[in-house]
Amino acid sequence: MLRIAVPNKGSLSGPASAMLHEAGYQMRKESKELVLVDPDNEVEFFYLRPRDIAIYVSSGRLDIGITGRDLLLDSEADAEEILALGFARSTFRYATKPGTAKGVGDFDGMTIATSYEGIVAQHLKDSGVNASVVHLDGAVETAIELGVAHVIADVVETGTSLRNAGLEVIGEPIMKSEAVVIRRAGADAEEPKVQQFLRRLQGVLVARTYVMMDYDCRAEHLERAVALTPGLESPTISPLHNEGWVAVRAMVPAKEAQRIMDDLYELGARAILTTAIHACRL
Ligand SMILES: Nc1ncnc2c1ncn2[C@@H]1O[C@H](COP(=O)(O)OP(=O)(O)OP(=O)(O)O)[C@@H](O)[C@H]1O
Ligand SMILES: O=P(O)(O)OC[C@H]1O[C@H](OP(=O)(O)OP(=O)(O)O)[C@H](O)[C@@H]1O
Ligand SMILES: [Mg+2]
Repeated sequence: MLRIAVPNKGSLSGPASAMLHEAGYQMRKESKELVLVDPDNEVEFFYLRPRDIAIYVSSGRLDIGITGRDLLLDSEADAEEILALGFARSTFRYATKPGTAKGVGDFDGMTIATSYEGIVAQHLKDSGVNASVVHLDGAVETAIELGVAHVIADVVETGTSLRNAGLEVIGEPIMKSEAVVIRRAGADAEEPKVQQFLRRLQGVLVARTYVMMDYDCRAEHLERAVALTPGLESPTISPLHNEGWVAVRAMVPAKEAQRIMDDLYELGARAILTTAIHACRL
């Protein structure tokens, strides 16, 4: 059985379970369940704190896990990212009250509050800055107002939390994060069960980002139409009963579907349809 760590709480938990469910795996019914065996798919899910997942995976007791790229880096665990999952996207940034500092170079002698001490300590070291780091579990934005720190380093998604605390970002993002699948560093990359799990998740990612497009067009416009819808490999072309017309079928990025439909229509294509892809293996 493949042993998989899944986040049990926080921003990663809901979307991770939703993606696994879409990939055909059983998910727990109760938020108190700690372990779930899915015998049909030969996997065992362990619901763990997101911050602990890299540690379990690096120990080799669990084969793979879903966590945040920032949490993986912060843990300094001997684990590596093998697939980015596109949710829980955020940046990790410094912020202060306006007028405190212009750049990271001004942090010398200051105190920085964060829940991600590993990332911050490494970044300060790389930047040649001598500042002290204080660990807080959450609500880090309040640390400056309450006099615990001069600067914070925290996850930023929309920037609302920073704005509400009257803080402004300093410097470039320290890193960009999203949910990722991890495994122990140097583990067997070809392990068939792991490969099958990754293919299932990749299938969900593709199904979420692509739609299937079908349309009819005159044969003389085919080359220009195919340039608009090249598909992943190459589009399927079938003859129509009406001579001089062909039917075309290709996957297109969902975000571009409406623009492509407009361009195809301009070209004289008709009966242009898009349909959702529910699952796929590329
Ligand atoms: N507002 C957010 N938007 C997107 N991703 C976020 C957000 N807050 C945290 N994350 C991501 O979630 C992961 C942290 O998960 P964790 O469960 O430890 O914290 P959390 O989601 O803030 O939950 P909580 O603070 O309620 O425990 C990190 O990868 C982080 O980048
Ligand atoms: O840029 P935003 O869209 O405001 O999102 C970022 C905020 O979201 C998370 O906080 P969370 O709500 O998880 O609380 P926490 O600080 O206690 O972790 C994160 O720690 C930031 O505070
Ligand atoms: Mg949080």
